[in-house]
Amino acid sequence: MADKYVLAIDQGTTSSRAIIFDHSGKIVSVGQKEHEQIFPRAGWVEHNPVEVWDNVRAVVAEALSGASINHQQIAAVGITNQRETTVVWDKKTGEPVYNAIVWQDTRTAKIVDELGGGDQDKYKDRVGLPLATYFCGPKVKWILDNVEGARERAEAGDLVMGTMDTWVLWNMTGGVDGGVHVTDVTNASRTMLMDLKTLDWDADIAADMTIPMSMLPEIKSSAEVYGVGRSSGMLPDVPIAGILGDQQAATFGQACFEPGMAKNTYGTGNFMLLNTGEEIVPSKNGLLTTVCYKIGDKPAIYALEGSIAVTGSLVQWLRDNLKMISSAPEVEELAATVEDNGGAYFVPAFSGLFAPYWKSDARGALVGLTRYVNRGHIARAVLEATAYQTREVLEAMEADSGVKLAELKVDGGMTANETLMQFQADQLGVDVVRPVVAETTALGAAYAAGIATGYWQGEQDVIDNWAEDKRWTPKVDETERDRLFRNWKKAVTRTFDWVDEDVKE
Ligand SMILES: Nc1ncnc2c1ncn2[C@@H]1O[C@H](COP(=O)(O)OP(=O)(O)O)[C@@H](O)[C@H]1O
Ligand SMILES: O=P(O)(O)OC[C@H](O)CO
Repeated sequence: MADKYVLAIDQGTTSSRAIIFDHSGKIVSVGQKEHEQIFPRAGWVEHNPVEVWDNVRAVVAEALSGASINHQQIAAVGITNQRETTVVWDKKTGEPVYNAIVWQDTRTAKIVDELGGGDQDKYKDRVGLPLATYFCGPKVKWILDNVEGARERAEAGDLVMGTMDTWVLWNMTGGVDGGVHVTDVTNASRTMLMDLKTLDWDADIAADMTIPMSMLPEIKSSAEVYGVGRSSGMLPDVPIAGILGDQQAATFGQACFEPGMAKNTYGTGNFMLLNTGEEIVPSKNGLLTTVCYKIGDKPAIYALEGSIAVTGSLVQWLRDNLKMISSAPEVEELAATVEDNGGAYFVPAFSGLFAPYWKSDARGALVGLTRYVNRGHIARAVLEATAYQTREVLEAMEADSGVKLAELKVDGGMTANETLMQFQADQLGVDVVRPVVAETTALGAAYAAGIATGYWQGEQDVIDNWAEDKRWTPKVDETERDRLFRNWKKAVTRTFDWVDEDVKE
């Protein structure tokens, strides 16, 4: 199918991308556009869903025109997305009732505490998740409780909810004129509303969160034809046939098809997933159990996941809030002006701490400061924070699974930072390996869509197309590696119990 391509839409936290791949899995064309990060108050993070949908259309047009490809040459479309970010909209008007509440947002801390009644693991045996602000259910409840008239409209059947895959798919397939209201099992597994065994909504949990079942999208596999592009759109009648939460998509794109294979994505946040096959492995060390992917009628494949809220977004904060750099890549030049962190440790608990701590009342801390510390040391501490948090997750992953990783496959925007990648290998004591196509998130969604429509035959195509770009090998001894990590662990304790009970946002 030389003249045919697959288009992937990657609706991420920082930006939306459209990437066109050829049959060998190589990138033919890219469109990318950042959207506004909205911070109404401390701990609150929102996106404008209409801006995001407008940007998705703009980047699809950019990718098509960039390669002089027309829609007839697109065999299939795959969608991958920032997970847990939640939209509620009116299905008759297509208008959101509120901004999208982003996965980093912590406004639902009180709702989460009330739901758990002191038991953070109340739903964990069914949904694989601890009660935390990270997940969709409490965000939907917050909107119904706090947006004037929303609960009445929801109970009348006028409002629907969705993660960003569902919002994009609904608009692509017609919106108010017959848009498809669907999500896939990986995104549903991030809502705290889907039972991991039945792969269906759990009505009891939805009732606890006072969410009408009529709001919830239909749950489908990660690879099947959900619908076709609307006739008035840029991809008329093109099958949309792959949906995966972005971290699951990256796992698929990295060809992690066997139990024990893992990848770590360095994006706005960091997300390490370990394939556990058809086994649902509960975590005892602060990790999540989630659906990794489900290809059509095949059995669901599960994963253990370590989610870290703030990694690349700490670099954005250095750029946008402190104005210490003018672009993300500049952080590497600044870090290179010094040999080490000068004793400074930056724990970016901006959204509380996710894995392995799950402390929503933690807040960020920069510690170990003396007059010796300069901008270079802080830039290095910013990068090191990503590596230390990743080591904490890997240690939890190995304890839960009994798997000792021989190497770690990496991807995402931060992997362009060679200083960080070397420090990461130093901290883990294993090789860190980056593939040629670092856009593995979009690649995974493209493969799911391509497999569902016969453009590709199956996982073997993914394996055959995977190629190593660069490998970093540890260069420091265990003593030095562990000294730095001990200081990090001490720094983490300085972020605990920061938000007082009675002043939670
Ligand atoms: N050279 C770099 N060094 C450090 N961080 C970087 C670099 N390039 C990009 N980033 C960070 O990576 C993130 C973007 O990565 P990406 O995978 O596109 O994220 P997402 O999928 O979450 O939108 C941003 O938070 C940005 O600050
Ligand atoms: O947008 P990303 O790539 O940072 O991914 C965000 C995750 O899906 C949050 O769970």
